[in-house]
This record gives sequence, structure tokens and C-alpha cells, in this order.
Amino acid sequence: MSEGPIKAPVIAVVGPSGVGKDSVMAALAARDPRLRLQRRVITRPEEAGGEVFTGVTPETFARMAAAGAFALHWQAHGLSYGIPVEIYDLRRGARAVLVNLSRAVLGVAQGLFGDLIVLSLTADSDVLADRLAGRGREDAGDRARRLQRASAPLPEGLRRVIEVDNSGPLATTVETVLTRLQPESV
Ligand SMILES: Nc1ncnc2c1ncn2[C@@H]1O[C@H](COP(=O)(O)OP(=O)(O)O)[C@@H](O)[C@H]1O
Ligand SMILES: O=P(O)(O)OC[C@H]1O[C@H](OP(=O)(O)OP(=O)(O)O)[C@H](O)[C@@H]1O
Repeated sequence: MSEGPIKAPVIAVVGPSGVGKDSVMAALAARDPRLRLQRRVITRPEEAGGEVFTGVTPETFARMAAAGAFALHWQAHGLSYGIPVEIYDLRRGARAVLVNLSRAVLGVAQGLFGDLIVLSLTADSDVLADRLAGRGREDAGDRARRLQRASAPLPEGLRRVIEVDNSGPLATTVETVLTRLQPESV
């Protein structure tokens, strides 16, 4: 079997709050271990649950950013999010590296990573509201603010975008994504 490419593509998983980004990423990695997950650093308590992430204080986050610990970082929902520079190591030998990004940083990410595939997940608006409530991580006010961002557009100029509806079962989404990645040679 051949070794993976030196720099596997980065798959940026994006979409509105509650659409299923973290669930789809975890299910894809479980289907194919060469689809690696990049853990994020977030100024959120780790007890909040959901995705596996590194929770830090705003002070620690600022120190890490100043020390060059992040390939990319941004703010949203009153939180700071960072993608550790370890993502460059993870790309070696992987089939692809999956990472949950803000739609707002995709242009920067494409410039930074070069080989970027955007996996844009969608779901019907009533499904989004139900899933956010079901996840139970945010209070009602925070959920309403997240739903207001649901229709944020993707930036112009993205070279490779795969849009997949995750309104149905997770297993269906995973199969669709894997099929759609094949013509992309991933
Ligand atoms: N295809 C799906 N079918 C049913 N429930 C789902 C599906 N995808 C995600 N969920 C559930 O919806 C909620 C939000 O999913 P999550 O992965 O946290 O979304 P996001 O990371 O996009 O905010 C979670 O409770 C998750 O278990
Ligand atoms: O600019 P947007 O595309 O709207 O994205 C804003 C933020 O929302 C998501 O965060 P997070 O995973 O913490 O929230 P979510 O699980 O509710 O989507 C995403 O990873 C971004 O950090």
C-alpha cells in the first residue's frame, strides 16, 4: 500500500450551529481512521461537552496566539477558537484532516492550507432548532443567537466545495460524503 501524500488535503467542515459538523466529523473518522480529526483550542470549559477540544482561559488563549501556537484563530459566539500548528504534522500520512471552521475564515484557510476542501453541511431550519435544543450545551438566548447566523453565506472564491444535506440519518450523510470525496481523489 502506498504512503499517503506528504500534505493531505484539509477538509473544512462548516455550516450552521446544530447542523451536525462534529457528529459528521466523528462518524467519518470512525469509518476511515486515515481521515484524521484536528482538535481545536477553545475558550470554553471542557465540561461543556460536545466535540473533543482543549478548553483554555482567554488569558492562556492570548498567550498561545502570541507564541505562534495557532495556524489559524478567530472569534465567534463570544468565544475564541484556535487551530493548533500541529495540523501541519497531522497532514503527513493522512488521507485528509477534518477540522471544524467558521465560514468567515475559509478564504484565509484556503490561502494557508492550499489544498482545502470545504464540506458545507445543511439542514432544514426546524431540524437545526431541534438539534440545538437536544444537544443542550447552550441556553435559550445563546441558541437563538446561533440560529440567527444559520444562513451566513460561504465566501466567494472557494475552489472546492461539497454541499451535503444532513437533515436525514447520520449514516446516510457519511456515505454521501465518502462518495462525493471520491471524484475529488481524496
Ligand atoms: N444526522 C443526524 N441525525 C440526528 N441527529 C443528529 C445528526 N447529526 C447531528 N445530530 C445531533 O444534533 C446535535 C448537534 O450536532 P453537532 O454535531 O453538535 O452539530 P454542530 O457541531 O454542527 O453544532 C447533536 O445532539 C447531535 O447528536
Ligand atoms: O461563522 P460560522 O460559520 O457561523 O461559525 C461560527 C462558529 O460556530 C462554530 O462553532 P462551534 O462548533 O463552537 O458551535 P456549533 O457547534 O454550535 O456550530 C464554528 O466552528 C465557528 O467557530
